[in-house]
Amino acid sequence: MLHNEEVVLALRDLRKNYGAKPVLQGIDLTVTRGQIIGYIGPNGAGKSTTIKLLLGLEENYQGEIQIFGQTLKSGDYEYKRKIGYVPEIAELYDNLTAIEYLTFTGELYGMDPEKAEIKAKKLMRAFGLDNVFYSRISSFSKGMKQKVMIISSLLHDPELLFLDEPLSGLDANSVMIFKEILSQLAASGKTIFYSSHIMDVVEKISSRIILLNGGKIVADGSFEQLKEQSAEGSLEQIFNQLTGFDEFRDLAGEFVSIVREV
Ligand SMILES: Nc1ncnc2c1ncn2[C@@H]1O[C@H](COP(=O)(O)OP(=O)(O)OP(=O)(O)O)[C@@H](O)[C@H]1O
Repeated sequence: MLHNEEVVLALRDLRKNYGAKPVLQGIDLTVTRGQIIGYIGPNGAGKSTTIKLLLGLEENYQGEIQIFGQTLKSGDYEYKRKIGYVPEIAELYDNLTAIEYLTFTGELYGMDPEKAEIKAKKLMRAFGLDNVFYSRISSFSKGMKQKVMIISSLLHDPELLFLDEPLSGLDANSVMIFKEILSQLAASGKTIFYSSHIMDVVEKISSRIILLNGGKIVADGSFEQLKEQSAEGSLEQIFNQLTGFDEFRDLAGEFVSIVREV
């Protein structure tokens, strides 16, 4: 399909330091329309930092970021109307009702409030939240809050979606629905940047997997391509091999023996 060739995101030698500490050490990446990128790596690898730079939430970087063909400049907000984001840690306005919150975020993305409310209700209904339109978010379970976050990221029909550990708290049925939503969105030409530690889900949904380690890309390809390059079978095993991690039993044993000390 033609739309697969359209470049949505391009990073050129992206570097970011926090103080003296290099966190991103030269990321080169071109993402085309309709791809689901599984962006994975150990804790502290730089995944959230990358996403924050792309969203303009962090500045002072070296290199170049292009989104929708435009080089990102500070103070540039227009491109954000075409972006949806589910952050790793949800900071919802707990005192608002779900509908108040969703209408408010819809308005921030430039939607008419009435249209935002009607659409939010439809999406809540479709996600099993029909009875809590007017309940305060503070009364919601973790999974219900996560569903509200997912709806708020999609309400304005974004072209590019950033998901940072989006499944947290979702039950097994909701995970199945959400995985299907992602593949249908990608099939309709949306681009998805998916960061998670749940390897079996990443393995199944991603059209391309990018493994970051110590601020550098150490693997880039479809799951089948990564499997060909590796002696290992599952993405979890490939991850452990490429990040040089083979001592989980020893570490667990040490941990348990310390726990059992009196
Ligand atoms: N605001 C900050 N100030 C200083 N250091 C930071 C800041 N944000 C992130 N870091 C450091 O940058 C490194 C990368 O962090 P980042 O959150 O991008 O990792 P991650 O790959 O998303 O990890 P995780 O899987 O744990 O979410 C870490 O060493 C972290 O301590």
